[in-house]
Amino acid sequence: MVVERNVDELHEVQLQGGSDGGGVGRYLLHRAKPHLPPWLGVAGTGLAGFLGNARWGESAAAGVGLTLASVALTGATWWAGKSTSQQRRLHSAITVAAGSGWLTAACLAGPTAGPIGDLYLMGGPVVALSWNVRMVLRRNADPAGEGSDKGLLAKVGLARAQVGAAKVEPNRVTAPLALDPGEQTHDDVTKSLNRLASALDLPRTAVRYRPDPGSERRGDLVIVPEDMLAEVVEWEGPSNVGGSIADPLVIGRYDDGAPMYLYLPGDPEAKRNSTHVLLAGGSGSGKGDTALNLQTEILSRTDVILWLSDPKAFQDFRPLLDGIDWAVEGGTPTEVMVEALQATIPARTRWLGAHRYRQWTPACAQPQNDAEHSCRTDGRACGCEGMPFLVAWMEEAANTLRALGDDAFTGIAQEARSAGISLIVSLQRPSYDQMSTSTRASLPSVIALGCDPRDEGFSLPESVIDAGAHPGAWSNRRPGYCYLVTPGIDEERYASPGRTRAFTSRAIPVMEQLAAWALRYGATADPVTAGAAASVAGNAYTGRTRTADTRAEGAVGGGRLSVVQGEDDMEYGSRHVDAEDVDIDPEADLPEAEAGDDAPIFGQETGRKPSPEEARELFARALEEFEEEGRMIVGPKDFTDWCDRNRLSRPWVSARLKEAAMDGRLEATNTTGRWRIVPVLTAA
Ligand SMILES: Nc1ncnc2c1ncn2[C@@H]1O[C@H](COP(=O)(O)OP(=O)(O)OP(=O)(O)O)[C@@H](O)[C@H]1O
Repeated sequence: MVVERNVDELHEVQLQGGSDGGGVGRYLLHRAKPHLPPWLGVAGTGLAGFLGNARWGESAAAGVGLTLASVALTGATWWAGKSTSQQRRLHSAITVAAGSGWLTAACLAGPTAGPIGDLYLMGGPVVALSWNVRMVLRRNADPAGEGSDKGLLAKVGLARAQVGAAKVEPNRVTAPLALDPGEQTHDDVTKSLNRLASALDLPRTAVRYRPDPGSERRGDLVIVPEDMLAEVVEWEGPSNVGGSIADPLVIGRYDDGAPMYLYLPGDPEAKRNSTHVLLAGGSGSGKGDTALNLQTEILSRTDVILWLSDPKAFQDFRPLLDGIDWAVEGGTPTEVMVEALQATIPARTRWLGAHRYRQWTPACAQPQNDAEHSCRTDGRACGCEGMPFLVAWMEEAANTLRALGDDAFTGIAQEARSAGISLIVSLQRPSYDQMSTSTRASLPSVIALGCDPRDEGFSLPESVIDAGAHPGAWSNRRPGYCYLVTPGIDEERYASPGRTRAFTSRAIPVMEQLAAWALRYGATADPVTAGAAASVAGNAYTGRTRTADTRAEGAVGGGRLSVVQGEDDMEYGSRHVDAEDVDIDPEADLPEAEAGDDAPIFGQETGRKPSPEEARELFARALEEFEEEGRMIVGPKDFTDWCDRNRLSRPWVSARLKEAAMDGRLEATNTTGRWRIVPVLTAA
């Protein structure tokens, strides 16, 4: 077996070899021993000069032979040095040329003839010493083991950077890097990370850089050679059933096996801000499963309610619907939810203020039996019902956000944080044409899944990309791989990839069980939140506050879109989440489809044009019908069929809508031509 030794080991072996014994002389000999060979070479050459001269001094043929041998030896040395450094090759060749040249001259003319003796006395020691110097430098030039890394760094354009002692853990090497002062910066390192990965024959995401925030020329190079995430890990259940939403939510694992934590409500003591989350990933990047990881975590906590808007008709989330407080599809129902959300923000903030909470904490969700958090003026505990945290989830939110407008969204996002609300927004294509810069900036946390390389800059902050994060390298080839940037997590983790857990068909019954569990043991909306939501959404929300009985009933009715409401046994889900989007399909026969078996809606065909008074009455009734339906946002398009039936024109309806807004029956929304019905039927 060939044992490779590094320079230090060789030196030590040379030092030890056959020199055991005591005394100063011996010690000196011991230290000098590694440096003797060049001197022995010089002495040997001198001796060979004497002997050679005695034998070939008179021979012309020997002169030719010796000269040729000397040239051949020098050439051979040059050739043999091909694989060593340029410097070493030259040094060897010069040494051999000088030695063999002198030997030839000494053999032919005599070692003491003319200048030959002097050349020997001067040149010999110089050559021997030059090799000694070389040896000393080779041992001492790079005390921190930089030598071996120098070539690599030079290759990737970081020559003169120095690598300190590396920390080696299983599957992770962390090496402190000191850049060339005044010449190199963090930028030079981040730009060379892909070349470094190439030099090391590793994927681009395996090499990262952690700049030292306190210095422009120091940082850590982190190399994770083996992709520990390649193995698919299936979801087996939530991490902490019955815990609080303030406890960490586990959405997957990092490449060193550590859990990926995400916190939604903040905790000032832990130096964590309350946060909103962008879930960004291209098609097939595993966004659906990632959402399930997070939603199952949320639903397994007892002090939070979840509102979900999903234009994809709950394709991914159906098994969880029973546990979700309010779930709506896209179009009008989503518009209603967003309006309701806007109404809950000031109401919840007021409640928190009145109970002397500076921000939402788990204690807010409990009955308010602490005099310190009383809304009474007499200093006694108020006993108010607690207020659970609220997560408002907007799936495939690009359209919703566009309709809402930047200012509105930014406002909601800003205020929601202090109202105990987290927004989670998922985007199919994380890019600027889907979401504006200011909206993007309102979402401080991001779960960045694989995406188009051009969209990386949208998903992740520049500093994280510079540190080596590249979701674009995964695209849709590594589903579930993600970077997580969020407050409360060590920033060093931001550029470390993780992977969420996969949801297979085996997960469905567990999700259904979880939904049933959440229905029974999870939080329900508090009166403040429910009241504010109902004040906007009317029937679309009212009554969803569940009683113990209906919770249990809902629990056995798994698979339904929503809970059974009280005694009239009315299924809300099938009504207010209808997949109707009047914006898209004005031809849809809304009223009749919605009415089911029940009697006429919006008046019947009269066969004649109604009188102006009749028309106004019909219009008022139509608004009532909409309100009963829970279709709380309307525009002229919603009246298309109604106009046909009643022989009234769309412009006439537009005028009535404006009138109704002046009367306070409607309120303008952020979208032109869309009006929100102010509930009167349920307000009592
Ligand atoms: N964490 C994961 N580990 C392993 N496989 C996963 C993981 N997440 C998702 N997958 C698989 O990747 C594929 C795509 O996932 P998914 O449908 O969730 O992507 P998506 O981003 O929601 O796509 P789309 O937006 O097109 O619906 C699925 O077959 C899914 O099972």
